[in-house]
Amino acid sequence: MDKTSKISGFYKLPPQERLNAVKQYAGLSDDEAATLGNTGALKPEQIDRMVENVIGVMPVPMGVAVNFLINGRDYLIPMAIEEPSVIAAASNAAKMAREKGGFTTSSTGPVMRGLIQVTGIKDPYSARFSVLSAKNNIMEMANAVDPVLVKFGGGCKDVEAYVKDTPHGPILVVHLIVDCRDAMGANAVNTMAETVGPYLEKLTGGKVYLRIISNLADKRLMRARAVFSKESIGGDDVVDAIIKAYEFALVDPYRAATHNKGIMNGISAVTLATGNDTRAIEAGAHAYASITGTYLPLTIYEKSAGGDLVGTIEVPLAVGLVGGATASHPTAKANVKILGVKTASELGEVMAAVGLAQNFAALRALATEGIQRGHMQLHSRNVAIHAGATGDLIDKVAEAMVREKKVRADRAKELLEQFTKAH
Ligand SMILES: CC(C)(COP(=O)([O-])OP(=O)([O-])OC[C@H]1O[C@@H](n2cnc3c(N)ncnc32)[C@H](O)[C@@H]1OP(=O)([O-])[O-])[C@@H](O)C(=O)NCCC(=O)NCCSC(=O)C[C@@](C)(O)CC(=O)[O-]
Ligand SMILES: NC(=O)C1=CN([C@@H]2O[C@H](COP(=O)(O)OP(=O)(O)OC[C@H]3O[C@@H](n4cnc5c(N)ncnc54)[C@H](OP(=O)(O)O)[C@@H]3O)[C@@H](O)[C@H]2O)C=CC1
Repeated sequence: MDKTSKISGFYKLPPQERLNAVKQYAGLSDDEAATLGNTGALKPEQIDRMVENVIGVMPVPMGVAVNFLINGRDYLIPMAIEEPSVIAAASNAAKMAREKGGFTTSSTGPVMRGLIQVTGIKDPYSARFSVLSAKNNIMEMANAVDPVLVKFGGGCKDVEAYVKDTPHGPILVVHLIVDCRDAMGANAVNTMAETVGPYLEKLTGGKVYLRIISNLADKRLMRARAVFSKESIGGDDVVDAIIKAYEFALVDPYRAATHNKGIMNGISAVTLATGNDTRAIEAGAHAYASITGTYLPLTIYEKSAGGDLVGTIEVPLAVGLVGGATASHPTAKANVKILGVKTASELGEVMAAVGLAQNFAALRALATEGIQRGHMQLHSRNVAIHAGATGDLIDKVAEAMVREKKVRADRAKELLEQFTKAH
């Protein structure tokens, strides 16, 4: 019989039976199936409630970046990431930043926008005024559905409205401005947006379609700043080289995308480690990077009066400490405890500092010796494992490749053969 992916009622099976079905379908060996089915710190019934059609887990390495001094306080930074050299680089940058007092941070507050799309309005500009006049009613209706958020000092705080042209005529986009306190806020904001939809139809005579949070969280900005003394980073030339590296990203979106990817190496790793929504964070960061109409770097580098390097970052980070997986994932909870953050804004500010550190380390390497020594040195162990090395041979093959400056799969295989024969 031909195999088919059309499996009605798959979701009704227990995880082990789903895994067995997939094992058969894909011809997985017992070992391969076991890597999926071994759920580690999570109980099968826990993950089965987190997402749908669960068959197992995809474990990602968890490391801790050290040396972070932020607003005069020490932090250990849990990072979940599959890429080598990221955690080393963050620790390296944080060590250099410490000399001048580490990172200082601030933020705008945990405020998100909920969007309501109203279509088919004859007089959209007049409808906009009707909506703005009814602002208090709209806020009251929105807040009535989340008394818990209001109790914590959050809730809908303002209403904005914009007329936009579309290929099918003008639409009115109503924004609910919601203080989400310690929640990321998507569920809270979406519930509010759906609640006020019918009232907006009545007010405007239009038809409401989408009611959804915006991930362009431009009212939830996190800022971090650090001074890197010229002595600690390698002298005047290195300061100048890093500023030139930044200016490259400033004028060329092809470079800016990679510059920002480096920032997100750190930010996404903390996002994942704390059970936050990595897609929301990535979408927000890249949308904010192009908010002027040009895709720009999220960091800025300048030279201080004394000739030191000053780095700053401003990035929207919609992260929470309650809600989503932050509350239900035991590893995420342990990681938040390691961080010791008490509010969602503090978490966001720490993440901005990590993003700046990550970017600084990468630029320093790129603008001086190149990225490959540090990165490939750490990546070499993966290459050795991929070539089949086990036990002591992993480090032996990796070290030989680094010495020869040939961190490649073919060389790893050759070296492995040589070392195995010599045994
Ligand atoms: C890799 C390093 C840190 C080596 O740097 P190094 O100069 O050889 O390090 P060091 O021996 O002088 O050590 C300095 C500190 O770095 C840390 N450190 C040093 N080694 C380790 C290690 N093995 N494991 C954990 N931590 C390590 C550690 O904190 C240490 O302090 P100590 O413990 O000695 O007091 C440096 O070369 C570096 O920062 N490179 C940048 C690497 C990087 O950015 N990787 C990201 C992946 S590449 C990418 O995806 C982004 C990119 C590059 O495309 C972005 C862009 O283009 O902008
Ligand atoms: N576009 C996007 O980004 C989208 C993301 N998502 C997902 O939404 C989830 C996040 O939604 P979110 O609203 O944060 O999650 P939750 O709805 O799970 O949590 C928020 C709720 O927690 C309660 N709460 C308790 N204590 C606090 C506190 N100190 N501060 C704030 N709220 C508190 C509030 O009220 P109460 O107890 O009454 O609930 C609040 O509404 C994530 O899983 C995300 O992936 C979903 C849709 C779209």
